[in-house]
Amino acid sequence: MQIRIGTRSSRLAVWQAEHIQTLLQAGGLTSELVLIETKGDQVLDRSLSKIGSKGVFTQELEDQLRAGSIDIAVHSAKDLPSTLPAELAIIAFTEREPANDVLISRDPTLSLAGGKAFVIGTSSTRRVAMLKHYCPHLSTVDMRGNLQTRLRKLDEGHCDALLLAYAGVHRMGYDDLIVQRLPLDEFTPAVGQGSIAIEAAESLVVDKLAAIRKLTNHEPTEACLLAERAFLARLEGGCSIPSFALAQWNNAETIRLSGGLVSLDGSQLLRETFVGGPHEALALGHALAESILARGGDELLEQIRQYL
Ligand SMILES: NCc1[nH]cc(CCC(=O)O)c1CC(=O)O
Repeated sequence: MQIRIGTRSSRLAVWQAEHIQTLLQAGGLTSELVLIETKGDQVLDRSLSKIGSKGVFTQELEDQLRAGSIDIAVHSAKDLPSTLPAELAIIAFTEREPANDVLISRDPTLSLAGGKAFVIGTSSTRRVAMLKHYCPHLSTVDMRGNLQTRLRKLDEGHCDALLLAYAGVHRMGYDDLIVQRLPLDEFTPAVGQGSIAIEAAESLVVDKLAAIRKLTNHEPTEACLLAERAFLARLEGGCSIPSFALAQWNNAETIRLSGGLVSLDGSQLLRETFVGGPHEALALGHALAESILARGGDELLEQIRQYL
């Protein structure tokens, strides 16, 4: 049963796809990688919000799922839109790495709390808005491209530091450049950060789907990601909306979901926290979204959408 795995061609994406290959191999399933370029990989001269907030890193892989030229598509869970086309579904989430954002620099003395002003490279509206909220003394410069490109730009002096997901930095082996791991209760990550999602078409043979899911899905991570994605779906937030959410698995009993919305200028930050059972993941996500919207999140979203 050869599994055809679709993936973007960045080093991080290939690492993630090879990680899935390793999990499948452990269960005796052989597979091959199919490298697919996406719009988000090709268009690098504009910010993500300007090239479309939905599916810029996923659309082309989903096209090949529908065409049947690949069996599964491997994505960073945070890059998947909160709602998928009817004929596609996420069949597994891998065990999540620590979901923190991290500050990367060649200067080990830099710190968000140090009071020293410096320039951070990031293209994430969430990270820019949060920095404006918590660290108004710092400035940012738009930074697109894969991890290696961003590190090159850092070394060329385009910025003093980068703000990235620990998961990507760790998977690429750059832990020695981490100068600060940001606190989750302030710099709460984007929905899905740190987990790898496997997407398939409804046409995938059932026993193939079951075998893949059995070898790759991590149930606590899945419950948390379902809660986070339900929040994002109800908010109807695209990848470029500065929303944030993190569900944490306390034990087999409860999930703690904390999340919200921050204005583009960082002046307003709405956050709520809900706790519920793993089987209430979707309801938790919806409750969080309704609470944020009711507290002024709906007006804030309107302002954000007009600007982006
Ligand atoms: N398109 C950005 C993206 N998508 C997934 C990751 C990191 C890996 C992950 O969150 O699992 C990144 C880079 C970043 O946010 O630093």
